[in-house]
Amino acid sequence: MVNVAILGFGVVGSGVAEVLATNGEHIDHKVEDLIRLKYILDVKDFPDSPFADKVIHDFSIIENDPEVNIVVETIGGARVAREFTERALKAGKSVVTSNKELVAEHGYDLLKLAEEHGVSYLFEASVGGGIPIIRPLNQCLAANEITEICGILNGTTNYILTRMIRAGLSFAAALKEAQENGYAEQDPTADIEGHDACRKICILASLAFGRHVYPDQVPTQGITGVTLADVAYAESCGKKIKLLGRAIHRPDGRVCAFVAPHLVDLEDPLSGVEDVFNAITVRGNAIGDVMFYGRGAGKLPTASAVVADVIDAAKHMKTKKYLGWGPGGAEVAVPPAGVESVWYVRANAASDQVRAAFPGAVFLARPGAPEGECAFLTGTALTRGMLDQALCGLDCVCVFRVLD
Ligand SMILES: NC(=O)C1=CN([C@@H]2O[C@H](COP(=O)(O)OP(=O)(O)OC[C@H]3O[C@@H](n4cnc5c(N)ncnc54)[C@H](OP(=O)(O)O)[C@@H]3O)[C@@H](O)[C@H]2O)C=CC1
Ligand SMILES: N[C@@H](CC=O)C(=O)O
Repeated sequence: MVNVAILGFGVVGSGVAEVLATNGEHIDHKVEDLIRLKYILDVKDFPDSPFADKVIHDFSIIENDPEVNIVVETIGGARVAREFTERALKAGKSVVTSNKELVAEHGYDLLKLAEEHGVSYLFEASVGGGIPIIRPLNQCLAANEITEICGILNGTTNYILTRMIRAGLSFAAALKEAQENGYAEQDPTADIEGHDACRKICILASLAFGRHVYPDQVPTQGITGVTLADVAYAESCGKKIKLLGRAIHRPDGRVCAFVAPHLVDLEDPLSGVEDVFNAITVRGNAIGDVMFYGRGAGKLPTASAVVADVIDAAKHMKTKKYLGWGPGGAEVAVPPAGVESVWYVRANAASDQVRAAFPGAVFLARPGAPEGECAFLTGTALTRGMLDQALCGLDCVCVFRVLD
């Protein structure tokens, strides 16, 4: 018998309980053992839940129960979740989590701690919700030198952008829907300002390139600066605006990772990724480009990935498969200053002024554009420094990279 305790009975935690109950027979068959949910730790009681009898409030009951083999951490955040994770690992229990903040901030230390205590620390659900990406990156693509990862990594912002474009919803109304669907973080600032996507690209970069990349090493811009005017200009040139997380492995071994809205060509499969769906493209030197696609957030899709890790941990109680990467450091990551792109620019400027600064500019039009508004693509690929130099003297409102 394998006993499981869930920490945090919110969107994901309750989904994990539901999947374990609904698919119990199938899961037991896979593991060739009985997986049983023994405890649910939360700050609240859930008297109307079918799992009400499992709810406790004291973590030390789980910590000190030798029958608990696997702890599922779905509390979120990097404080109490970190404390409980460390205590569980030290008590010889494997930990499975969907908590990308914790993995992005402390993954290296927690993976080391797990190894020291002969247990697993697994986090498939921390990136891409229900999409299998951590295990494929670590195992199926292991033969490759990974050169670049690029993806739509946040379901909430992709949902917001889709609803704004397709249904003409306001930003606030679209965000409210995302929250009601259980997609958003407790503090949705993490979604809309790009921090959530930043944490996810850190995890992918650490795993793919072998050294811990920390969120504060990744310049991050969210979607609050994206307006319907930009959406219309993008559409006019056959593109869509998507929030992308990118990580590039440079020839000198350093990692250049960043998060920002991009204009993506309609021919690029990333442009067709709508609603809560995420997609991640990985470029390897043997496989070329491979793309992972699916629901990036939500109760059951995320629980699907968490329970897959529970099954993996249960199947490897005796023979551990360690997952990990090397320590971080200032030398690991560099900002994207040297990455050249064509840029989309919206400015309050006359077209002559723009033409003088950007001789190859491709001008864009949208219905109802106010007098004096000018939007264009730079035509040639420039670094951010070169762009800023050329923009000097222009009243620039916003700039986004165009994905090449
Ligand atoms: N929602 C999603 O689609 C996805 C979420 N994730 C990640 O999964 C994690 C959980 O997310 P989600 O389920 O949405 O979050 P929720 O806020 O829905 O669930 C967290 C639960 O933990 C409870 N909790 C808070 N503090 C404690 C504590 N000290 N002890 C016990 N329980 C506590 C919360 O109670 P209270 O509400 O009273 O604070 C709440 O019931 C996060 O790290 C999130 O980033 C990952 C992928 C997708
Ligand atoms: N808030 C996150 C949840 C999943 O990771 C998102 O919207 O992607």
